[in-house]
Amino acid sequence: MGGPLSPNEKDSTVVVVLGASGDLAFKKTYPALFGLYKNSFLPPNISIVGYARSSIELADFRKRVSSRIKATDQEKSLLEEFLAKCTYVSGKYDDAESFKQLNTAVDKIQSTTLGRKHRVFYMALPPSVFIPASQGLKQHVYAHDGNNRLIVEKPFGKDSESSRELATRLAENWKEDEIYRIDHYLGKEMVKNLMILRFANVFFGAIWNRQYIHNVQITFKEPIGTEGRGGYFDEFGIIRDIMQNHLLQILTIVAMEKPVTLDAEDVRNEKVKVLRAIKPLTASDVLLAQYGRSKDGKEEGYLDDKGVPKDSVTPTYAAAAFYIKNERWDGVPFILKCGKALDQQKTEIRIQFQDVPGNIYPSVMRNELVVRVQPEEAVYMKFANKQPGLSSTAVTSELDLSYARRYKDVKIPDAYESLILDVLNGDKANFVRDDELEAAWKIFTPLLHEIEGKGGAIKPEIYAFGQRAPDGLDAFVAKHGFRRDASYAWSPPKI
Ligand SMILES: NC(=O)C1=CN([C@@H]2O[C@H](COP(=O)(O)OP(=O)(O)OC[C@H]3O[C@@H](n4cnc5c(N)ncnc54)[C@H](OP(=O)(O)O)[C@@H]3O)[C@@H](O)[C@H]2O)C=CC1
Ligand SMILES: O=C1O[C@H](COP(=O)(O)O)[C@@H](O)[C@H](O)[C@H]1O
Repeated sequence: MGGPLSPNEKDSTVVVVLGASGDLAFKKTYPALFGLYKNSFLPPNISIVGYARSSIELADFRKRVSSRIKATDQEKSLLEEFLAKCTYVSGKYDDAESFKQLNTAVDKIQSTTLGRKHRVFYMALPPSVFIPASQGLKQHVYAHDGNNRLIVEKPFGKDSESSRELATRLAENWKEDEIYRIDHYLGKEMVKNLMILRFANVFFGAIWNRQYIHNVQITFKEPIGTEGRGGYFDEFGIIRDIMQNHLLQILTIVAMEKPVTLDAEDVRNEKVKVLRAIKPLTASDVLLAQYGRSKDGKEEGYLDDKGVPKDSVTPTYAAAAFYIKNERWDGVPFILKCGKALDQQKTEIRIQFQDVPGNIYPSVMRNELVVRVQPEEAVYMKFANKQPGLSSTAVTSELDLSYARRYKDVKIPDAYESLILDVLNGDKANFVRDDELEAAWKIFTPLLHEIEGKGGAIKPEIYAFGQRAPDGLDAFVAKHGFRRDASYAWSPPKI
């Protein structure tokens, strides 16, 4: 059921965090819940129950939770209040008795509730246990006098077949409107800003098509390697880890038609249409690479990670060109690029416009609109301007909406805060629907099978840890028509 969970002061809500001993729970889930708590965004009568196999004393568990939360001196008492609402139950993910014990603990918390008893289950778990855990929850912990919401973390399968299998098994127990598939990039401020930029500005609306836009680049860069997550990563690779979900989701919002309303189903209907219009990728559409040691030898290469087989050909970098076969975008390349162990952290969307017809100022480059997702959130537009002074040369300059300067006192919420709030409010617009997933996997599955094909697979190019990009990238983007202006670089304001 949609809508806020606790419209009634007498209702209670329990959030159960499964995998509460894990990396995501400590790094993101609990800090996000505290962020909502301290700003009074959690519903009244809220409790949070951590659940995992590890046996952890409650005091130790609370210590671990608080160690990852940044609280100012003024927030210390709120943090204590929050921790008092956090409890922990130890149990297995495939065992009825364990889930019955979890249910007993949750029932006890909600035993004095006068209104309805809602439950939110956050599966911060490895995918291998998604299915048994979702079954156990439905059979033994489901609320019968209140709403239930199940939050599922990526990866949602490894290809079309495994994703369909996961969807079918989840659907045996959970209704689609109870399932919230998280892609945390949909909770990022600048990704949430995209629809407003596009649909609430008349000038962007008018030029948002193949007549004016030459190409779109969506880039994700990380300066860190797999850092002990090599075992997980090697099974998935960068295409499944970042491109098939985070970057493709951004692409759909950049490319979709205006939804009839902001209702979740209207928004997601438009996103699915874009995905269905993209032709499946082939090996000639992609550049694959894997990081080796840094040039100074200080940083280890991917194959040095303990969890990674010494002969792994799993890509840690990928660039791919997508073409959307519809009236608005026919012929416009959408180039998605993502990689680990690069020179910096950066996620951005770069829309490069067409050349000026009959241009009389050959020195200027194409206009670009850049949405800097992170860090240093900004929207800036590269455009031609007269060089101030006696010269009449046209030079590239920018109109710059840097958030650090324009919105000085605003704290940008973490993506998980924003998405957990959406779950509590029953707003599914920023969550992945089952048919979106199906259409997304259709685009990638043939390529992924080819990459991982028997007898050799596709060998990635090697780049040094800390490099700007693999050597082949500039030629790859140039082949798809992107023109780089090496003479110009935007830099965030120094505040
Ligand atoms: N970490 C991150 O930054 C991100 C993670 N995710 C996704 O979130 C989910 C959780 O991630 P993360 O917290 O890193 O995962 P972890 O590997 O830390 O696992 C979470 C918990 O699950 C239990 N667990 C681990 N391995 C197994 C296993 N083989 N069988 C049963 N239980 C196991 C452990 O708890 P115990 O043994 O105590 O039961 C562990 O503490 C995953 O689906 C991941 O893809 C998504 C985005 C980012
Ligand atoms: O989903 C994932 O995202 C993180 C990057 O997230 P960000 O919010 O820090 O940009 C990435 O490191 C991880 O490999 C991936 O699984």
